[in-house]
This record gives sequence, C-alpha cells and structure tokens, in this order.
Amino acid sequence: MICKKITELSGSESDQLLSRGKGLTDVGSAVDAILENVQKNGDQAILAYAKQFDKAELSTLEVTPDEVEEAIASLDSNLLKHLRQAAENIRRFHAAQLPKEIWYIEDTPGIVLGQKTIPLERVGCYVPGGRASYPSTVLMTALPAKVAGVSEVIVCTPPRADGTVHPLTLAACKIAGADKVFKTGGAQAIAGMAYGTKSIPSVDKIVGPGNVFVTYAKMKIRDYAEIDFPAGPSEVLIIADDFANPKMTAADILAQAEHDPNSVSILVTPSEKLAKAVLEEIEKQSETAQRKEIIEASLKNSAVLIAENMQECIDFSNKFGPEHLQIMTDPEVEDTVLNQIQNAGSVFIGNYAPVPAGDYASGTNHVLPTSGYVRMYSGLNTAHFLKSFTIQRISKEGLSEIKDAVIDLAETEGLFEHAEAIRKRFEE
Ligand SMILES: NC(=O)c1ccc[n+]([C@@H]2O[C@H](COP(=O)([O-])OP(=O)(O)OC[C@H]3O[C@@H](n4cnc5c(N)ncnc54)[C@H](O)[C@@H]3O)[C@@H](O)[C@H]2O)c1
Ligand SMILES: N[C@H](CO)Cc1c[nH]c[nH+]1
Ligand SMILES: [Zn+2]
Repeated sequence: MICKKITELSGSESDQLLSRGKGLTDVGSAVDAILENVQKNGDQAILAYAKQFDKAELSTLEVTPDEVEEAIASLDSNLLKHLRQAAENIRRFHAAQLPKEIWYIEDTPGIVLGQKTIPLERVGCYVPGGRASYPSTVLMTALPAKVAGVSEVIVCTPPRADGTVHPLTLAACKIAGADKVFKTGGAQAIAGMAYGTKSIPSVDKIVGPGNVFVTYAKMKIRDYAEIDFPAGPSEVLIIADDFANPKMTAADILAQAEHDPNSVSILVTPSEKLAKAVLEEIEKQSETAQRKEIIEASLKNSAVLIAENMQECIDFSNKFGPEHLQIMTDPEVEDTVLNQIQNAGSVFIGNYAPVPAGDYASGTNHVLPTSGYVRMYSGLNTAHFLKSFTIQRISKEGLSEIKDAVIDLAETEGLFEHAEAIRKRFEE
C-alpha cells in the first residue's frame, strides 16, 4: 500500500493509481477468443466454458421454474425478508428517477413539440458470481429494468461447481421479475447475450458489473448490443479529516478491497494523525479478515495519501474519479466538499454512510463506472433502460412562422429540395 504525501508521489506511483483498470488489456486476447468461439459455436461453447471456468457440468443453460421455487423454499425467512426490504427501497428510489412519459411545449403558436420516452424491449443483466455471489446485483439491474417497463429481462450468472445458482440470486430474480435466468458467466455470458444462441436470446442492451473478463467483453460487443458502461473491480476513495473514525475508515477500505485483487481503495486526508491511525487499523483488521488473500492483493493497488489541505484532497479525488466517494469530514465542510465534486459514481456523506449501505439496501444503485469512467458515464439508473423520440405537430400557421428561415438555411446548405418541400405548402 502506498503511503505518502500527494506531492511526493513518483510519476509511476501516480500513474499506477490513476490508470487502474489497465488489467483489462491484459485479458484482451483471452476474451477475444471466447467471444469468437461463442459467436461460432453458441451453446456448445458456453457449456464447455462452464466446465472449464466454473467447474460445472451442465446439459442445459436455462434455470427452470422448479429450480427457482426450490431455491426460494430452501431460504431462511429472515434472509428473504431482508432481500424484500432491500428490493422495496431500490424499487422506490428508481421509480423516483423515472422521467415524464410524454411532454409537449408550444412556444411558437402552431408548432407543438414533444418528447415520448419508452422502455427498451429486451435487456440482459450480468450478475457476477466468481469470487462471491451477488444476489444484490440482481436487484440493482433487473429491478430498475422492470421499473422502467422493459418487457423482457434476462439474467446471466455463473453456475456454482454443482451446477446450481446461489438460491438467494434466484430469489432475487423472482422478486425483481426477471423473465429468464441462464447459468453462464464471464465473457461467454456477454457473448451469449450480444450474439444470441439457441438458448439465450440476443438483447438490445447489456448491463451489470463484473471482473476484468466481463468488463473487457462488454466493451468489445458494442456492434451487437449497447452496454451501460465499464463497471469493473470495485473502488472507493475516502476524503476524511480528524472528524473521521479510524476504525470505520479502515473497515470501509477493506470492504471494497475484499471484492477483487484488482480493487482499489484510497484514503486522502490532510491529517497525518488520521492517516497513521487508519494504516494501523487496516493492518489489524486485515489480519483477521476472511478474504485476506484478495484484500492483500487489492491493498497493493491502494494508497493512504496525505494532502496539504482539503482542497488538495478534492482535486486528487476529481482527478482519480472514484466509483464510490465517501466524505467523512467535519459536517461543517461536507457541503463545501460536495459542491466541488466533479467525478464520482456515487457519493456517501458522513460517518454513518458507508458504501455497503448503498451496496445492498439504502436504495441507490451499486452498479457504477470504475477505472475513471465516471468522467463520462453516470451510474446505473432507470434512464439506462429507456429511449425517447421527439414529436412535432405543426399547423400551416405554425409552419409559416419558420418558413423563411428554413428556405434560407436550406438553400445556403445547397439542399434545394428541402426548401421546395416548404414552398410547395404555400403555393396556391
Ligand atoms: N463496478 C460495479 O458496479 C461493481 C458492482 C459489483 C461487483 N463489481 C465487481 O464485479 C467483479 C465480480 O468478479 P468475480 O470474479 O467475483 O465474478 P464474475 O462473475 O465477474 O467473473 C467470474 C467469471 O469470470 C470468468 N473467468 C475467471 N477467470 C477466467 C480466466 N482465466 N479466463 C477467462 N475467464 C475467466 C469465468 O467465466 C467466471 O465465471 C468484482 O471485480 C467486483 O469488484 C463491480
Ligand atoms: N461494492 C460493489 C460495487 O462496486 C457492489 C456490491 C455488491 N455486493 C456487495 N457490494
Ligand atoms: Zn461492495
């Protein structure tokens, strides 16, 4: 773990932190081969990859309704209650994001302009399942798709070695209203949803997070299906001052570090005292962590950085563009910090707003851009499942208001029939 003043970072240390995600290109040729094989050999290739990567011997890919019912029956009722509580919060937050279905304005008399928003028809949700199970990601992808009105939502998730899917993942599929679930993960699942196979229908858009294999594959299939954005290994950047509790801060760093060896966690603080205390806590807490191996690998990509002042913390955070940004400062300065945030996937404010709250149950979406892609993408929301078209209704009186402008501009562009299409309407 790097621990130093921001001003003392070497060029290569700074590059390593800012250009994380370069692991994506390392998997390029492996993923290209998988995409090509699935495009050529469909289900057969996918079944073979399930054996190779997930150690699962499958004869079919689709989860049956009986498997879903059996899975739900096997679950503890409290666990199901908690899943439903999370689902309800996520449903309400995403319903609040929905835009007006249709609207009109009439600024010029006789020219009525509007916009209608409609859902996509078929969407594929990738739900990770390699180093952990992600029933929560079903709620974060399939549920907003259904809230937006998508008619067919399919889910792909890696099978476990015994050929089953985690029962809570299947319960989440049922609660979210997913229409079909397929036992496939990694680049092969993305290929299946993009190209379509005998079992898996091709979709209009693929959403959902995954490891570097999944993320690279999503970026390669965009001629076939749109994607949400690159949502790779988890990241957190914490801006904190002496107001932050070192134990909580360290716990929040380990929480994202345990996702993936490629995860990145950063504390930026003007307080040397806090930096030292958090480092000590990280060492102590990681000692007993159950996913110690992943955490240790991920901490190698991570850093505790000391800034001259709060402004330097904010500037570094904006340059880094974290998936999750926690602001754990004196409440008096929280808004000053927030108002200057330019690049962040989701912002968590205060000592009692740790990322895991949003990962599971507060209601916001946990599928967020990583590797600095927050510069140009927003986290998953209902708009990702919608498209819109504009509408115009124009009377003769309305057209006459813009007639001269259209004719003049069209002729200047050298598009004379455009001008004629207007003139003809005013000939006797
Ligand atoms: N950014 C976000 O919004 C967000 C949200 C949740 C999770 N995540 C991230 O999702 C990721 C989940 O990763 P995961 O690995 O647990 O599950 P995963 O489902 O993404 O990946 C597992 C699959 O990877 C493929 N794979 C593994 N090794 C391979 C190899 N050598 N060659 C080809 N394919 C291979 C296999 O097909 C396997 O089924 C983590 O990085 C986590 O941080 C991100
Ligand atoms: N922190 C992850 C997004 O980077 C989401 C998640 C799911 N489950 C637990 N955490
Ligand atoms: Zn998480």
